[in-house]
Amino acid sequence: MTILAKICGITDDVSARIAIDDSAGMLGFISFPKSPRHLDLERMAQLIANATSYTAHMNKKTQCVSVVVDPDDALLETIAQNVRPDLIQLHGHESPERVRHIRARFGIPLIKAISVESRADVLAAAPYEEVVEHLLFDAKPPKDATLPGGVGARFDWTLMEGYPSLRPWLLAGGLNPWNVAEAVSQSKAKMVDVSSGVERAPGLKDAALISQFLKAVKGL
Ligand SMILES: O=C(O)c1ccccc1NCC(=O)[C@H](O)[C@H](O)COP(=O)(O)O
Repeated sequence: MTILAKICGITDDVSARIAIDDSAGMLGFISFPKSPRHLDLERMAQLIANATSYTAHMNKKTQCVSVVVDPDDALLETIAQNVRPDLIQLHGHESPERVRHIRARFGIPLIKAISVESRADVLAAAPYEEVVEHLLFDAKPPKDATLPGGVGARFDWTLMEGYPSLRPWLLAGGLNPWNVAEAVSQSKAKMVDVSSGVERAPGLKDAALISQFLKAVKGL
């Protein structure tokens, strides 16, 4: 079975290249000032341009994702015009109507993150199904967390069992090279996302861990 892996929270060209070399399906670039992985849009545009040309040069298929939290239209306009990602990930409290508006106005394929603690949270994702390219099921962050994602928290993967999705979805939250096989086996995910599990400190990606994660996924 081919499982697609997204390496999220990329902040430098070297990590992007390593992930592309090892056939990551997607790279995520964060715009959220409180995050140790935050990039201003100029830097994000540069990293995405570099990753996109390296992907083409290496004849790979890695897609670039801009990750934003409750963005207004002005921010999305700048991303659409200047950053030009393949997809935009909405990682806040965007309603289905807001997501529909964003898809219609900007025409960029979307990933909508869903915070999961219970089976009810999983099933509540249904209204987004028709307007997004992918859903990303992530653990609900702890109450005292300052970030909505990238905190290494995981949820009960069996909550995803038999989820009746129209489209391939991503499993996220607390994944790492050592638990990704079990996570896929329990959740039946066909796409996985990792951030802090391939870092040596918050915001500092570790080349060896990125390779290890992608090799673990390739072996499934
Ligand atoms: O990673 C961040 O700093 C972040 C900040 C604001 C919104 C989203 C963020 N991350 C989104 C992701 O897709 C992460 O990869 C996902 O939450 C999983 O993170 P982790 O549990 O660290 O693997």
